[in-house]
Amino acid sequence: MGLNVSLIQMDISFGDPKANYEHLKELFTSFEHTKPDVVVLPELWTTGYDLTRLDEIADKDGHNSIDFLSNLALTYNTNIVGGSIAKNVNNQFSNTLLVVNQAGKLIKEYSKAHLFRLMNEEKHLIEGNENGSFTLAGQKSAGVICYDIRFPEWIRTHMLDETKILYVVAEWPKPRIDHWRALLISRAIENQCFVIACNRIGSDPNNQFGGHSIIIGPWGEIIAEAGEDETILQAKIDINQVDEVRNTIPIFKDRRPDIYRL
Ligand SMILES: O=C(O)CCC(=O)C(=O)O
Repeated sequence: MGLNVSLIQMDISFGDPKANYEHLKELFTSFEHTKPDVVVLPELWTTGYDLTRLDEIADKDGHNSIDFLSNLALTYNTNIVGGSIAKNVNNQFSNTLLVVNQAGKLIKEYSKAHLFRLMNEEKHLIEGNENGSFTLAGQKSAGVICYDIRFPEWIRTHMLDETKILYVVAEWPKPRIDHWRALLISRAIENQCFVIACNRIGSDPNNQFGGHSIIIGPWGEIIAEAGEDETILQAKIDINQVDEVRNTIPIFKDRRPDIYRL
């Protein structure tokens, strides 16, 4: 089973949702010809990390972004792992991943479980307590956000029910891009799954972001990797490889949760 995935590694205007909607709309026009099965966006792509102005710029109940992504999904007949947005529910703000299917229906929302203190998230956002599991394009999948990948036990939690694809959406800073690559490759090898990870490029007043969006196979091999420019990273992945790897080294059968400490 082949799946065409496209990652939009984009720059993001700081605190300017209108500009970011326009920019993304423009980037999507490249899909008039390529017809991906799944398109993936980065973290907080509507606002960037403008956390001190969330009361003005966070999306009320996510309505604008959900409508926007739903229209894109219908126009381009594609599934969208819609990165994350700053969502405002009764003036409480979350960093929330949106997944919209080909029919334009919102099928999953996941709010970042691990807030990143180095970028003050815990001062402005509430953390999510639900998992990021969903089925998209017929595949058991999970979606997590940026710092979440530093918590292998959280990723493993998603993998225990035969999940085959891990989507990661991020605004990962350039100075730690080596961590980004190493962590993602490790999550792919230890869970024997595809890792499809979309980062942003560019900078905001506090950080420079590192790009290097990446598609990794269940054996840990890099299938495609972007550099530091704005780009759309594309690859066709063969989902059957997950079962092949899991049959070769059956780590899910060999686990010893009876002796592990959580
Ligand atoms: O863990 C890191 O080094 C980066 C995490 C991050 O930038 C985020 O969660 O937004």
